[in-house]
Amino acid sequence: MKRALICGISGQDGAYLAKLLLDKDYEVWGTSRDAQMSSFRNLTKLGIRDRTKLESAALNDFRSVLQVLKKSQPDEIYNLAGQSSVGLSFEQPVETLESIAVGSLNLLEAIRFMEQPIKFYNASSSECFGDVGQNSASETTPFKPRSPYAVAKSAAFWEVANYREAYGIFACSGILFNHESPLRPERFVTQKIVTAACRIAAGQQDKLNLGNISVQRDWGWAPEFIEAMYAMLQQEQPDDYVIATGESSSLQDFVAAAFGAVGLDWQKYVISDPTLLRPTDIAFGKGNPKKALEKLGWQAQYKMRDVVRMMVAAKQKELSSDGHHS
Ligand SMILES: Nc1nc2c(ncn2[C@@H]2O[C@H](COP(=O)(O)OP(=O)(O)O[C@H]3O[C@H](CO)[C@@H](O)[C@H](O)[C@@H]3O)[C@@H](O)[C@H]2O)c(=O)[nH]1
Repeated sequence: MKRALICGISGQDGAYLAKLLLDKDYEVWGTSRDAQMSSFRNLTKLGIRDRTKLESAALNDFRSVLQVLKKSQPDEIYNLAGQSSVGLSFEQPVETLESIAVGSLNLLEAIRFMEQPIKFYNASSSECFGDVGQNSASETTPFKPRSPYAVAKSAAFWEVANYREAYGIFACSGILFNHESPLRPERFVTQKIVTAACRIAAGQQDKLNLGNISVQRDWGWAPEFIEAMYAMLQQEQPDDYVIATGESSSLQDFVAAAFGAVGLDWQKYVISDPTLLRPTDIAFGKGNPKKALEKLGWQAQYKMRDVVRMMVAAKQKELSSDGHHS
């Protein structure tokens, strides 16, 4: 039986990845900063909490990292831990840099101390590209990070590449574009919009405040993006891959689709709120997933409108079952 360690198992991607690996008969270990305090709601929602082995680990603390590796003895490590909000990274730049860049470095160093070879997946981000005009970004597009989060993710990307070349570690970075699901917290704009649209339709909310809705993003479906992470570690050679749908839509189109799905005209409810603007933002995001298709056989099946439809359906179900309970 293969053993996998998922750092950051309590987040959206960690939970879906745990499910995928359990379905493939892996023994799944997961870390969270404080496993005693974390509710692991996402694992509970997917019905897999009892099937995972959960440990505390602070990735910025080398001792903690080495300890969890020694205990879990993994064949594969997936590093999905760290501060994940671009917006919050402007408020907490040091915590963001430490949890992402120092966290990945400690994992890579700890892998060198282990006797058995360990394959390593690192969650990189399309944020590293910064603004690319109207072009789609591929693995050869230079990084021009525009937020503390993107700076940290860029550092971690180069750590992975360096440890792969310098020490022959099987280490890969997945440069993922936005990927959404019902497990997304409302801190991220898609869930904020979907929740607001459903609540307004149910008479539980009046308005929705948003920042810049002219931004364009390449939005995909998280459960299928996770499959690409797994596929990267099953290749003969370690490498880095862009994972995206290859299509870009404006946030305004996302808003219109979400409100349209519940029979509302978004223009009556959305308020433009300058306090929600970021000091620097990315105007346009689109990935070129050609290499992933050619090498991994991976291709996104779901596009922005599918994502909206599935997130709205999940939220409506949740709100109506909340109503039945009260
Ligand atoms: N969160 C948020 N974003 C808003 C809002 N109004 C407008 N936006 C805009 O909506 C866009 C998307 O914001 P987020 O959903 O917070 O995601 P992100 O910054 O694109 O980052 C996500 O995707 C990256 C790429 O996969 C990930 O690396 C990152 O962790 C995160 O998941 C940004 O341009 C943001 O300025 C708002 O009220 N809230």
